[in-house]
Amino acid sequence: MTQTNELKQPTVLVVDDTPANIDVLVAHLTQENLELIVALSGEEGLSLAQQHKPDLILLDIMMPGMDGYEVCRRLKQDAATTDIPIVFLSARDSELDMEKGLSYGAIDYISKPFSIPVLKARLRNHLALKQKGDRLAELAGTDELTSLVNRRHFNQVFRQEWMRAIRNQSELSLLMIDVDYFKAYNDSLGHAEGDNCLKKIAQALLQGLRDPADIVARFGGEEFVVLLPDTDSAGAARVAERLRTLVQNLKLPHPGSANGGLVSISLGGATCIPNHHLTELGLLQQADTQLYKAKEGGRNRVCLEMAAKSQ
Ligand SMILES: Nc1nc2c(ncn2[C@@H]2O[C@H](COP(=O)(O)OP(=O)(O)OP(=O)(O)O)[C@@H](O)[C@H]2O)c(=O)[nH]1
Repeated sequence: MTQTNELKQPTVLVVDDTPANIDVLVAHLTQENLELIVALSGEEGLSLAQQHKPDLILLDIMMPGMDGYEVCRRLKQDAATTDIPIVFLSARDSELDMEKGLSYGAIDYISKPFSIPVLKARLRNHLALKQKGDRLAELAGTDELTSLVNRRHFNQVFRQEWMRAIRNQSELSLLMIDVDYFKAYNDSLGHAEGDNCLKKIAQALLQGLRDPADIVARFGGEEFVVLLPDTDSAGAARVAERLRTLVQNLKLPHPGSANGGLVSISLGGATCIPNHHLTELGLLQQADTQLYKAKEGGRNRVCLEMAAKSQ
């Protein structure tokens, strides 16, 4: 999930096997502050949609090879493209055709010949709705205090990465992180300072991850979780130590801490090659057990376990 409030130029994919139709649309839509991509067949349209994830697709129906209905059906079946609004643009104008197009999941059906101003107005409305939907989805997966992804979003990514690791038989590492003596921090400096401290720790953790596939989430309260796909236990140990050091180096004064008067974190980690006998919850529990050991061992430290590879 991208965490940005920037409004980017919407991308519209036009799919039509008649170059003259595409020329007309491009000529009129270039003034609309859109990024336009064009495809001359259903197959090409499908592939460009999967690659670019446009904000809207203008889709012809009658095309040789894969027709518009099939392109629509496939895009709606794929979780990665299902939310892209599709507008059919077709010479077929019977009630049955329109009903069929909309029942495939298209947001709108415009029959040719069409009015350019009306087409533009409809596109603007659909794009505005798409933008709102994107923003809502982003907010639903974001932790309000730290702006990290929240537990809900983390669980979705964890599921996907778990399944991917089963397919590829690759190693997956998980780190559970807990702020040390945080109750004492709140008690001595106040809850607002506690919130500030969590924000700073969140930024430090984010900074400490270098691989774009790595993800850090607020797990709840003063607990964070890091998922490291394609990472063995040695790699996880390096990342964990880097994160611990980054937080230590924030040098946030902590009157109630036994660790040199500074805010620190404890980390527990576990690694496995997922299979159908292991569970995500199992890996979380392994990491949590290690976190408990890190706390017991004096805090401000990392404890890791190599989980069972297979049964
Ligand atoms: N300011 C603030 N405090 C929070 C938030 N979420 C959880 N906390 C506090 O975090 C503290 C966690 O305390 P404990 O679970 O007792 O653990 P601890 O004091 O950190 O001690 P150890 O984990 O054993 O080092 C509690 O006082 C919670 O109120 C939050 O969003 N903001």
